[in-house]
Amino acid sequence: MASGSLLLRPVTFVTGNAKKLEEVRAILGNSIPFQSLKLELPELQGEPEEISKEKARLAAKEVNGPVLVEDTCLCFNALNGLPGPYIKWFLQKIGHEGLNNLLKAYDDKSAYAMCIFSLALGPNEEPVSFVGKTMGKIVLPRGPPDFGWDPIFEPDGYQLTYAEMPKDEKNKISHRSRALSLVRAQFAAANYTFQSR
Ligand SMILES: O=c1[nH]c(=O)c2ncn([C@@H]3O[C@H](COP(=O)(O)OP(=O)(O)OP(=O)(O)O)[C@@H](O)[C@H]3O)c2[nH]1
Ligand SMILES: [Mg+2]
Repeated sequence: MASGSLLLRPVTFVTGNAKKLEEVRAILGNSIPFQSLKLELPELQGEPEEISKEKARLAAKEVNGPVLVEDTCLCFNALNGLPGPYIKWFLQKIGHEGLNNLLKAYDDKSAYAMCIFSLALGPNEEPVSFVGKTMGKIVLPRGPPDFGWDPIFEPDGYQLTYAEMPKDEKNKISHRSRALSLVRAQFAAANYTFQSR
């Protein structure tokens, strides 16, 4: 077997969000060796994939090594994908009720949760992105309010919101786990090896 690319260090997953990190840990288990760094990266504007890639470039500069980041969107079909990457501010300013009200004028309550991971192997390397989507609809809040908009997102095929689902159930079908399957496949295909320090 040909040996894969040598990375000087394990990948650092950079996020300021403890809940994301918890899910990434639960989903990845030991499948990819990674360390984490809590850093508040800027909230960028633009198209979701570009935001995620730019986040990875900034993180790789900070870490000066290989990084993985993700950016999460909640997209309402009636609003052509908004709030999308701006969901963090919408949630913070208008909450679950306000998000439901945004859709009052429309019959179409369908939405999708999207996670875009970007992997940059170093500060001068072009990031590669991995997109995971889960389709569903926006409902009045149900379930514990521990994580963002989980209480108002009901994935298609379920009568439970993300918040009402047991964690491992959410992690089987979530936008995050779908994107991470692709990240895992990339790691398997690239056969990275890590130089221990
Ligand atoms: O109910 C939820 N279920 C999820 O599965 C989920 N994933 C992210 N979020 C929230 O959506 C916004 C994304 O913004 P975001 O991607 O910029 O994240 P962030 O700024 O919190 O962390 P990071 O950018 O440092 O990684 C933030 O408000 C996150 O709390 C979620 N809420
Ligand atoms: Mg952020």
